[in-house]
Amino acid sequence: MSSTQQTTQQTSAPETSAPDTAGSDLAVSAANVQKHFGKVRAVDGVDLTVPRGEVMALLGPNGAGKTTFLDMVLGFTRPSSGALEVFGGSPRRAVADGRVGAVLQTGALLEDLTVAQTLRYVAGCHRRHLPVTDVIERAQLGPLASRPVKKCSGGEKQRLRFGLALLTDPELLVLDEPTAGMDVGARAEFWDAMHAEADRGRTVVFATHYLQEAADFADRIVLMRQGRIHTSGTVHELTEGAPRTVSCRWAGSGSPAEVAARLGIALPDDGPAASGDRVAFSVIDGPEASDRLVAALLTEGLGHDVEVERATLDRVFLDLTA
Ligand SMILES: Nc1ncnc2c1ncn2[C@@H]1O[C@H](COP(=O)(O)OP(=O)(O)OP(=O)(O)O)[C@@H](O)[C@H]1O
Repeated sequence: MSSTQQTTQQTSAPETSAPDTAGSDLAVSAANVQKHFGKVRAVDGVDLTVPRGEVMALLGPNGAGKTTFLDMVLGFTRPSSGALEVFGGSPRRAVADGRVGAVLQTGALLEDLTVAQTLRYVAGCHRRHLPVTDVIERAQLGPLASRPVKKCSGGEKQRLRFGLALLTDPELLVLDEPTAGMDVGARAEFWDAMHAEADRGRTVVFATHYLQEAADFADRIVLMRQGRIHTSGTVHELTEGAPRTVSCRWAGSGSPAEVAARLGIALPDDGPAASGDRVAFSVIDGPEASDRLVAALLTEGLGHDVEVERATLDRVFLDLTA
C-alpha cells in the first residue's frame, strides 16, 4: 500500500461540479500510463480500458503496481506520463462528482463513533447521498450499526468502508484488497453484497491476492507484473493454453516416458510421475497434445481410468509471474 491511501475517498462535490452528462462508455481508460518514484517504475506503461458495468480483477505479486495504478484511478496521485481517464474525464473530477467510491485497506476511521454515526457523519459531507438506512442494508451493517468503530474487528471495519464507499451511489467502485483480514464467512458475505452492487450495473475494479475471489467474481482478470499488464482474460481464457495433467492406471508394457516420446509430447524434465499403479503426465503443449495422449492411452490399451485436469488459475498465476 502506498502512503497516499486513505480510507474512503469521496470528496464532497463543490457547488459547480455538475455530473458529466456527456459520459463515456468506458469507466476507466489508460494509455501508456507510467508512474515513477525516483528510479522505481511502479507502473511502467499500462494500457487498459474498463467498460462500464464490467467487474475487473487486478492480480499480481507484491510490488506489481496494483495499488499505485488504483491510486491514480482514484486521483490520489497523477501519472508521471500517459493518459488516464475516468468516465471520459480526469479521475479527480469523477471522484469529486461522487461517481467513484473506494474501499481501501488502511486509513483512519473515527474510532469513537458508532458505525451508524460514522455513516451519518460522512453522508453529511456529501451534497447528494443515498439514505443511510439503505446503505446499512446494502452493506449488511445492520447488526453492527450501534457498535463503536473501535470495537469492530478488521473485517467489520472493511464492511464499514464498503458502506462509506456506497454513500454517493457511485458508478465505479474501486477496491484494493477489500477482504484482507476477513474470515471465510465474512468474505462470502462481502462478495454477496458486492454481487448485488454489480447486478445493479456498477463497474467494479478490485485488486486481490485471493485468486478464487477473482475467479468467482470477476468478468475479466488482469495480471500485472513489474508495473505492466502481463496478460488479461476470463479464467477460461487464462487457463485454456495452460498445462494439463493426464493421469491413468498404467497398463502398458513399455515405460510412460517412451510412450510420450514416441507421440512427440513434451513433458517437464523429470518426466511422468508415478504413484502406486497410476502415472501422471504433465502435458505442457496444450489441449491438442493432451488429446493425442489420451487417444493413444485408450486405443492402444496403455492406460485405464484416464483423467484430464486443467491447470488451476493458481498454477497459471504462479507460472506467469515466476
Ligand atoms: N510512494 C512511493 N514511493 C516509492 N516507491 C513506491 C511508492 N509507492 C509504491 N512504491 C513502489 O512501487 C512498487 C509498486 O507498489 P504497489 O504498492 O503499487 O504494488 P502492489 O502491486 O499494490 O503490491 P502489494 O500487492 O504488495 O500491495 C513497489 O516497488 C513499491 O515499493
